[in-house]
Parts: sequence; C-alpha cells; structure tokens
Amino acid sequence: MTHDEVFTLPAPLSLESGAVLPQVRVAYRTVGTLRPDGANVVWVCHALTANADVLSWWPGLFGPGCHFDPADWFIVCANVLGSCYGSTGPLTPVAAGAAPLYQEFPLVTVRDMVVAHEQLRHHLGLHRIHTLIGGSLGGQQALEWAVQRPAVFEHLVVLATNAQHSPWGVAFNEAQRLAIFADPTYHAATPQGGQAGLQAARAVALLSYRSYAAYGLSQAETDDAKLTDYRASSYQRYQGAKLGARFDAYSYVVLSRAMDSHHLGRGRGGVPAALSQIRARVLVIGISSDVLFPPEEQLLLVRHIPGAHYAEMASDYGHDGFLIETAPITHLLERFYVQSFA
Ligand SMILES: CC(=O)SCCNC(=O)CCNC(=O)[C@H](O)C(C)(C)COP(=O)(O)OP(=O)(O)OC[C@H]1O[C@@H](n2cnc3c(N)ncnc32)[C@H](O)[C@@H]1OP(=O)(O)O
Ligand SMILES: N[C@@H](CCO)C(=O)O
Repeated sequence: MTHDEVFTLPAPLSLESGAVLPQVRVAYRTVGTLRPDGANVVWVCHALTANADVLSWWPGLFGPGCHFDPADWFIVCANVLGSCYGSTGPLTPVAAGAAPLYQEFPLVTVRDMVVAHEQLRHHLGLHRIHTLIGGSLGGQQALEWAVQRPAVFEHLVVLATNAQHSPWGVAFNEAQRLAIFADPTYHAATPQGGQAGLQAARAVALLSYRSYAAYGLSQAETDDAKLTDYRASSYQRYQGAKLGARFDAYSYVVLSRAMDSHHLGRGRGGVPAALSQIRARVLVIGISSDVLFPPEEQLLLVRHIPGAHYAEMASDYGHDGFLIETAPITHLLERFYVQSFA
C-alpha cells in the first residue's frame, strides 16, 4: 500500500533562471490504492523542510482514521526539487558521475518545482486529481500548479499561503540566509557545511512560525528567581539542533530562495489575472495568529479566485498552525466537500 520510488525526468530540466539541470530525480511516495476510475487522488505539496512521507509530518489529517485515510484515498506526495529527501538538490549529482554543486546549485523557483511534479503526474498517468492540498511553500506550489494546469484539479485546498511572497517574508528568509552565510563552514562545501548557521536560521524562522502567545504557553518560567538559562532559550537551541540533524544548509538556502521567487502574476499580467484562471473548487484557510502569511494574504486569494471559499482558524500556534490544528482543519474540509457537492 505504501510505495516509495524515484522518478528520473526523461530530459534535462530548463529552469526559469535559464540554467539547465541535466538529470533531475524526484523522490515520491504513494499511499493507498488508486481506484479504477482514478477519482480518489489527493496530491500533497509539502512545505519548507518536510518530505514525501506526509503521514509522518501531517498526522491527524493523513493516516488511518483521519480525513485523508489511505483506506479511501490514493495519497501522492513528492519531495521538491532542491530539497534533501531524495530529489535532486545541492548535495546530489545533477548528472551521472558529477560532483554535488553545494552553494553553486542554481536558483530554483516554485514554478520549476511544479514543472518537475507535473512531469511526475504524467508519468503516473494521473489525469484527474480530486484534491490538491498544501500549506505555506506547499500552498504556493499548489496555487502555481492550479494556474498552470487549471483542468487537472477538481478541488484545491491551500492553507497559510499567498499569491506572491511578501517583502516581510523575503526579509525573514534573508535574515536566515545571513546566519548561514556567516558560518565559515558553509563556504567549504561539505555535506555538514553551514550546520551552525542552519541551526541559527531555524531559531530565527521559528519566531515567524509561532506566536507571542505560543511561547507564553509552552515556555513560561516557573522559577521567579532565575537570571539566566531560560526555557525559551533552550527551546530555540533545541529546535535549531533538531532541524540540523535532519536537513542541510545548502538545501535550506535553495528552498528559501524558491519561496522568495513565488509570484503567480509574473509574466501573466499580474496576480488577479493569474488567480482568475483557476478552475478548481477552492478552499483557502487562514490562521488568525499567522504573522508570516497573515490572513490578509489569503483574503486576497479569495477575492480573485472564482467561487473560492474562505475560512479562518483561531489558533495560538501562528503559521505552524496549519501543521498542528488538524481537528479544525478536518472540520473545515468536511464542510467544504459538502458545500462542493451541494
Ligand atoms: C525524519 C523527518 O524528516 S520527519 C519531518 C518532520 N518535520 C517536518 O516535516 C516539517 C513540518 N513539521 C514541523 O515543522 C514541526 O514538527 C511542527 C510544527 C509540526 C511541530 O513542531 P515540534 O517541534 O514537533 O513541536 P514543538 O514546538 O511543540 O516542540 C516540541 C519539542 O521541543 C522540545 N522542547 C520543548 N520545550 C523545550 C525547551 N524549553 N528546551 C528544549 N526542548 C524543548 C520538546 O521536548 C519536543 O521535543 P521532540 O520534538 O524531540 O519531542
Ligand atoms: N514548519 C514548517 C515551515 C513552515 O511552513 C516546515 O518546517 O516545513
């Protein structure tokens, strides 16, 4: 029922930047069984540091007994180009026998990621996708894909995402990249290069993923006499180390730049014109406390996507609420599918 595979694109991939990747591999996982009529496909686009194993990083939404239960759905998730979970990225060769490119890996855009996954969709023979879903960078890909191929997707569910990455979002990403570039080991181009910088970058990023309230709830001090060694400090260090143990600095730079590049309106006459091309039935979910992708960005999507539904979740978790608040998301999905068939 679970199938892991690597698909090699049949031809070199020309990137939006003009660079060419001679050989691109896309690691993907499918879970569940495809119905003979092909009507039960849910394709998941993952966010910044996740991977093709959606049941591990989106528990509560994907898995036995969840809304997207593999007993009912054929679940597809592919690791994005530039990442470090099996698809071609800075630490893997881009041609047979070639050395990894590390910090010389070319600029990848969200459009490039989608072009690679569109080729995978063809390879898998999936002519209709019942639901395309993603949050954050995953939502950016899902929107881009729905604009590129409006006829393929019946339903589109995007969470905590936007039509164009904001100056605020770019600035957060640049602050994180500065932490990585300040680490001299990054420039040495080894698999472990930039680890200290990556850990600092994750600690910076967390401030944009959570909220004042979330830190207050989980990291409040009980010892009034304390002058140092605060819980919030050790939490930041722990989270940095946790990402460092499973990710690399070079992929992090590539993926954060891809996020910066996201602009549905580029070359398409602007964002409203691009969004108006979407034909899927759309649910847009915002999170009240999301400071990185604030609800006004999702409201802009809803204004320009024909017939789109909007729901806002109240949450203390900020942007990461899209990964954590799976009970209210399940409720919103159930309501959306009922509305879709009404
Ligand atoms: C193997 C893989 O690649 S799996 C990929 C996993 N991640 C992804 O795919 C990306 C998406 N997921 C995420 O971004 C996150 O996992 C989230 C948002 C879903 C949840 O974040 P988490 O870090 O798990 O939760 P939270 O912020 O509550 O932190 C809990 C962790 O911090 C630790 N912690 C909490 N307070 C402190 C503190 N004061 N000091 C030190 N550690 C602390 C907890 O012990 C816990 O540790 P654990 O993760 O080892 O169990
Ligand atoms: N916490 C998410 C990033 C925010 O979208 C991740 O690590 O992928």
